[in-house]
Parts: sequence; C-alpha cells; structure tokens
Amino acid sequence: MSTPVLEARGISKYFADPVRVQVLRDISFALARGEFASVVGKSGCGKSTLLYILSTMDTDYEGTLLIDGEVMGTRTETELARVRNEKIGFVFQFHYLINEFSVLRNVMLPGEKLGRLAAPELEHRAYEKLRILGIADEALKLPNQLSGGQKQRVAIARALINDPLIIMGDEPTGNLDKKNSEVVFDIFQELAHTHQQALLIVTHDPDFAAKTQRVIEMEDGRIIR
Ligand SMILES: Nc1ncnc2c1ncn2[C@@H]1O[C@H](COP(=O)(O)OP(=O)(O)OP(=O)(O)O)[C@@H](O)[C@H]1O
Repeated sequence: MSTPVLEARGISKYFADPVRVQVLRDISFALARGEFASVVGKSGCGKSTLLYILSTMDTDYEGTLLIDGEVMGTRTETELARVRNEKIGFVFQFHYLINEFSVLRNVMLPGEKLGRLAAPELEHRAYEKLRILGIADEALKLPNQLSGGQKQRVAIARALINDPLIIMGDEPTGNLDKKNSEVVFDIFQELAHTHQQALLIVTHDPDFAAKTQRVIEMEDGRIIR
C-alpha cells in the first residue's frame, strides 16, 4: 500500500479551561490518496479541534501527525506554513475572500505566496481552476458581486491553486442551500476521482456525509466508527 497522505497516530488534545479537559482521545486513522472522507458527530465532540491539528495549525497536541509520510511534530512554524501552503487546501464555512481583489487574484494568492510560478503561468492555472468550478466567467468580478454558492466555488478554486494532496473542509457547505451543496459535493468527488486528491470534510449534513466514501464518526473526542 502506498504511504497515506495523512496519518494520525494516537492524537490527544487538552484545553486548560481553567481546569484541564481532554477534548480529543487517542485519535488514529489514515487517509489514502484519492479518498473522500467525511467527519461527523454532535456539536462539541471535537471535529474542528481535530481538523485544526491535522491541518498543522494547532501544534499543541499529544501523539503523532504525519503528512505525506513525514512527521510534523518536530517542524518549525515556518516549515509548517510551507507544508500547509504546498500540500493542504482549506475550505471553510465562510469563504474569507478578499473583497478588494478580483476573483482571479483571490484564487492566485496562495500561489503567489508559494512563489513557484511566474504571474502569467499562475494566472493561467487560476483560470483552469475557475473553469473546473464552472465560474471562469466571473474571474474579473469582485467577490461581493457573486452569489453565496459562487463565492464558495471561488474559495474552493483558491484551495486548489497549489494542487494540494489533501483538501480539508470545516463545514464547507454549511452556508449553502441544498442545490449548491450538491454542486460542491460533486466537485469534491471529481477531485478525488480524477485528480486523486484526498478529502477530509467536517459536515453536519447527513445527506452529504452519506454520499462520501468513508464516514468518520466522532463522539466525546473519540472516533467511534
Ligand atoms: N480554546 C478552547 N478552550 C477551551 N475549550 C475549547 C476550546 N476550543 C474548543 N473547546 C472545547 O472543545 C470541545 C470540542 O470543540 P470543537 O469545536 O472541536 O467541537 P466540534 O465538534 O467542531 O463542534 P461544532 O460541531 O459545534 O463545530 C468543546 O467542548 C469545546 O467547548
């Protein structure tokens, strides 16, 4: 079997609240290339906390996190920022697009930060991502000239600009109606199938979760199924 793109080995997390509370308990699982998994569970069971750790943004945990076969625990913040930008794409419930910049420029930004492609190539690639998401015609508009569903598609295009191995979402369809949620689901599925990208999506939507290849169910800080 090839190396998992993401692996959690015995991850636990505590908050000082002001007494010490354990919010993640010995979480272990691996995500393969091209796998589309959802994370479900009641409010407060630890889904966002887990995603925060898996995305390397929170480094205060016990256990081991491997991304693309490499242990993250010993990395400096600069190295982690690079891993995030290169290997992980994020989509949140709220899109966090910059309203002063065009759709195109918003999509290009993480690529500018990585600095691998010259502006014309990057622009070409941003158009390609917008085309995949079916919104290339909106490229020169400002985000606030778009509908909610369109904005979320721009946010997905932005998450794809560096061709990440893993796409993580924290309720990416939480703010969308049923039709737009289905569009986003289909896009994610296409990315897993065609581009072999792994997806790990936290969702409260049972219909969305039921359609994913694998459902990771959490309860009280544990994976129960
Ligand atoms: N900074 C913090 N300090 C203390 N406790 C926290 C902190 N952040 C989260 N928690 C607690 O950790 C637990 C898990 O929270 P988390 O946000 O991961 O849950 P969740 O499953 O994502 O919930 P939701 O579905 O409502 O987003 C909760 O009990 C929450 O109150």
